[in-house]
Amino acid sequence: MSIIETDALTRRFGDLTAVDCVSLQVSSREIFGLIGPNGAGKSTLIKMLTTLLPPSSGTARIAGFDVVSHPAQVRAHIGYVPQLLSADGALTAYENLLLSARLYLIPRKEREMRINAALKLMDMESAAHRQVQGFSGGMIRRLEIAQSMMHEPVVMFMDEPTVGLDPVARRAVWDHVRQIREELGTTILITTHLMDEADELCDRIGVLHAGRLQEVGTPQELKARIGPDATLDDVFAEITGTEIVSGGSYRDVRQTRASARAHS
Ligand SMILES: Nc1ncnc2c1ncn2[C@@H]1O[C@H](COP(=O)(O)OP(=O)(O)OP(=O)(O)O)[C@@H](O)[C@H]1O
Repeated sequence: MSIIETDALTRRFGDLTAVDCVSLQVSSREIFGLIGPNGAGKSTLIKMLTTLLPPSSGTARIAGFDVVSHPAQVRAHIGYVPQLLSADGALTAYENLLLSARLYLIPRKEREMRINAALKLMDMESAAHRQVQGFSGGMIRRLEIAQSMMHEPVVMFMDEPTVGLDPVARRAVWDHVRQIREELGTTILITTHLMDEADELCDRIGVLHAGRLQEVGTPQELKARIGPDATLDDVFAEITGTEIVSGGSYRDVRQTRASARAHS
């Protein structure tokens, strides 16, 4: 069953079509990665799926609920981990989770049980009563993921969940994302600029470029379409005309090639 389903979903800003006729199905329990260069339309797509921005045309349904006609039901079924830091550094992990439990209207008598379950799932029990400002980046990220799943959503949207983390902390986040899916059966949609993250963590990947969903497939399928030894970096370069340079940022292949020609 599709938990996320869009049909010709489109969003325009004046003359610019930021998301252009995107039709996508994401199944229950899938970890789906959305990749694409800066400005490809990833955030705009997520904003429409989380009811923060109305579509210009087309439809989107989350867990069967239309984002335009049933926004409250959609919100009750989703968790959102934003890119910007959202945990309060002056509070402890437990206090942050208590705030989220109140925000998600979890009944008072259930709160302690849910907080302890979230702390356990994210391996943070020993840090529960420490102030967040002393946490590492990876611990803060795990706490934020815990905060966004207090109400056991059927879908979680994570905007670049490991940005700024070192390789060890990133792997810890990946392990916990997988664990959420295993234990709660959650469907997870992440955006990422990291090809190894998309390759290792995601069951399927969608490549967005200039607002259009250019390709969708498993990492293996996407690589096989390019060639026998292709990497996901090659897939990205082929589809978007941008290549990834060390550090994870992009260089425009066309621009690089044009300047190489100019200097030859
Ligand atoms: N509120 C807005 N008003 C006008 N244009 C917008 C608005 N929001 C986004 N855009 C434009 O829509 C396009 C898609 O932007 P979006 O932020 O969705 O891309 P993105 O793939 O998330 O990029 P990034 O990887 O940098 O986060 C860009 O050209 C952007 O400038």
